[in-house]
Amino acid sequence: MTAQTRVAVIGAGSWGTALAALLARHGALTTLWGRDAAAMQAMTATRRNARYLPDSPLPDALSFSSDLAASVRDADWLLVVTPSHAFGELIEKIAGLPHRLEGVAWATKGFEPGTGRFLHELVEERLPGVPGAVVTGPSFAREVVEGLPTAVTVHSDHAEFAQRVAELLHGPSFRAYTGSDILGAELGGAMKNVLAVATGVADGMRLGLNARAGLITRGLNEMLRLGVAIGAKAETLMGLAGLGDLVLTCTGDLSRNRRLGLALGKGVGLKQAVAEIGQVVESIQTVDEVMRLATRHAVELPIARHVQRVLHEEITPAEGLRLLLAREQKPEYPDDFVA
Ligand SMILES: NC(=O)C1=CN([C@@H]2O[C@H](COP(=O)(O)OP(=O)(O)OC[C@H]3O[C@@H](n4cnc5c(N)ncnc54)[C@H](OP(=O)(O)O)[C@@H]3O)[C@@H](O)[C@H]2O)C=CC1
Ligand SMILES: O=C(CO)COP(=O)(O)O
Repeated sequence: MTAQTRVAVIGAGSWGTALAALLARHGALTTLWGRDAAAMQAMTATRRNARYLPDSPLPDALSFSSDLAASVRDADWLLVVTPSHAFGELIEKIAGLPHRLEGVAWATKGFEPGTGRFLHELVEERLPGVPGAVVTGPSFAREVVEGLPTAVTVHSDHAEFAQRVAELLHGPSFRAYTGSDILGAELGGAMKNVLAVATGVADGMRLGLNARAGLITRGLNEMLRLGVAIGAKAETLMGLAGLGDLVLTCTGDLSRNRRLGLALGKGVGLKQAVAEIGQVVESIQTVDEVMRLATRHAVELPIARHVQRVLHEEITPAEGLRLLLAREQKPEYPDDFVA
């Protein structure tokens, strides 16, 4: 009999908890690590995450810990699921701990705030020689923890590690595909959050279904143009990591980024909207890094740019919309676009 795989899920918010429950149900010896010792003790006692997923009982096989060193020391591989702003700091801490890691996967969506570096670059730099993989795709935590059917994709430069991660995630109601385009997979997951704000704003302003479909499609166009410019594969962005997650987040009211847009479109202030959501809203940080990347590669992203101006409170959502609609007529794709 082969030994059970030991996985530590780092980050005990909604997505980390849902993925840890899934891995435990699939037979991995799983520990969910969170920074709040009292919350982790309460989870051990009640087998619920009262703050982030209060309605979902967690499997008996799942362990909880606030001891990062022990969680890392005992794991075969890690799945990091913190918000992007905490990702670099955690990888740094993990790199300083004794470990025997076969790899580090992450399900965080975004970039390093302030530098715009991709998360795989941080892992490569701080954990050299340790294979990395990103887990991404259209997947609301609440639906996953309820066992509703979901499909994601795992991208890595190390095919064996991607396969290992995907096999453990894969199960009766959770399909995990694999791929080798880590750049495209990370870009798609980060950009869809920004584009979901735009669609949310339009829906909050009751602009109709045509506007929603137009924004999703032109948003995909922005993803593809930036993706191709940075060397990502177009098919990654046409798959679960791009189009799939874009459609989910732009249309599903469980999305916090869409809900931010909805609130702004209804005239609620940014601060109040974020406070009412009460969970991470990645677009707020990600939008500046997307625009930084776009500027570096001389790619124009009108929707993302207007979301940035709205999130910086330079213009109102109504002005953003007026400016987008006032743009000149042009071809759907630039003449020199090659996907
Ligand atoms: N929720 C979802 O459906 C999905 C989320 N994702 C991505 O997963 C990532 C995490 O999101 P999600 O779980 O939803 O976020 P939540 O807002 O639900 O939870 C955030 C978690 O991160 C913890 N945290 C914050 N800062 C730190 C830190 N410095 N060190 C350690 N832990 C920290 C919080 O701890 P505390 O409670 O103590 O503040 C909390 O447990 C994001 O990048 C998101 O885009 C991807 C797919 C689906
Ligand atoms: O990434 C997600 C679904 O795939 C979750 O989206 P939000 O962060 O907008 O809630």
